[in-house]
Amino acid sequence: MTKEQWGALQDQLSSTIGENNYKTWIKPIEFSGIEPGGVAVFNVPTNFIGSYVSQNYGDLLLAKLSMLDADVRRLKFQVANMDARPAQPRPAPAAAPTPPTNDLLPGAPLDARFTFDSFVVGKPNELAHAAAKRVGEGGQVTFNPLFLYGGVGLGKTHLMHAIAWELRTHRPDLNVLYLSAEQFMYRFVQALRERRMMDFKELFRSVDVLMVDDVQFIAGKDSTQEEFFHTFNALVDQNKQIIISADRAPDEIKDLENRIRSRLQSGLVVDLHPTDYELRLGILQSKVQNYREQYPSLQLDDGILEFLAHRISTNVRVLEGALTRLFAFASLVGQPITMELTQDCLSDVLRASDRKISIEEIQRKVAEHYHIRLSDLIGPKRVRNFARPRQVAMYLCKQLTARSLPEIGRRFGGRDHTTVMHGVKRIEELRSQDSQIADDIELLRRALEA
Ligand SMILES: Nc1ncnc2c1ncn2[C@@H]1O[C@H](COP(=O)(O)OP(=O)(O)OP(=O)(O)O)[C@@H](O)[C@H]1O
Repeated sequence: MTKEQWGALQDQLSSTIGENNYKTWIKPIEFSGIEPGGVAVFNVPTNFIGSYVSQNYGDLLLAKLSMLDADVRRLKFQVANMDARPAQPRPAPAAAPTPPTNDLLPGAPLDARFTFDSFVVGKPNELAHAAAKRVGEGGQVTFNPLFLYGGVGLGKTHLMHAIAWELRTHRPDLNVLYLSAEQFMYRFVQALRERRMMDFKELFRSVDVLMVDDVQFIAGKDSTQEEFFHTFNALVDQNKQIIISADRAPDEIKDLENRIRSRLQSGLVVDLHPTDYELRLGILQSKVQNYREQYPSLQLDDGILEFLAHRISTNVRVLEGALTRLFAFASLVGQPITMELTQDCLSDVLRASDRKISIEEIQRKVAEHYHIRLSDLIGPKRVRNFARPRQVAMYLCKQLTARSLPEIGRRFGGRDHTTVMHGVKRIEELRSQDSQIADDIELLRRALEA
């Protein structure tokens, strides 16, 4: 890739990510050259900018670069005195041709960060991880295909890339092809359009390991499914490993031909479960370790990671994004990461991932916990056995929902808002005096937020 091409790419990036982001993050970096192994090297003025660009725009850059130069597989950001440093020439063979845009590109680039080393294993993903590890060894094909599925951002792509990296290291003799189902379709359509179906078939039938990400994409696309089916069969017949990912199990993908569905089910089907608190905390801790190397002086208060693991339970991508933003912000403003800074900086993320807990849910859980009937919890009786749990429930409604005091009062048998206020105050006092009440509340809060 030439400097001119990088210039043109910068213009494109500016319109994709917006003028401001472009000026802050992309403009200061400089394309240096391409190292052996397809590593595109960029000079960056500071480590911070390098890691921010890598985290936030790495995928985009890699995708754009690999369209210009199919050899590019990874990015490297190095701190350099940018005024003094001459651009590194591309090593021999110097004139590696830039493929014309209509060339059938082989696979999609792999993300250098998605390795087994950086994948945190916990209960929800241990099976998927073990299966991926086994395939990554490149031994005898025992289950074919390996079908990985799970919700958004739970690590399917990460595991697939990790398998590919592992195979590249241990079995460089194998021809490994990774791409998304969408890319499979585009390549198929392109081959049809250019009357190059023979090339297409040859390309896909000559691989040793085929990985297709997000296969649900081909549902309802008849001719792509047909071609995928033939590719699949040809490879399985030759005992070549296939790895597939999807956002749901094969029998839940609508508009998928039955013969494909049963093919997909014929190997090992494993799912990545939604993350639990421990896994989220583990992922945050491992990310922080990387940040610590870059920003040794940045102070992180106790309890922040626990808070984030507790509050952001949507998916790992959101969790990672939150942490990146927090570190970026703290180092830009040169302040320690305190709880206050965290809540300020991530207020939108925290609000969006708040699970909406309803008043009914709280009432039901509290009634269950104190072994009383829901009607007694809400009803008019003022005996202590009902009144205390009622106050606890009101307190939790105030803490865990955005409902106003009058609204809470209405939902507790039409009580006045001053009654609710009194109840909430009473529990606040009791929490510090009565450890039983404090424990009850903690237990209920956990159960409701789980
Ligand atoms: N167990 C884990 N350990 C470390 N990082 C993880 C883990 N699970 C997910 N991630 C990270 O979360 C992000 C999202 O993961 P990934 O892209 O693999 O999700 P996905 O399941 O393919 O999602 P999608 O359905 O959107 O394609 C990535 O940055 C990945 O590195």
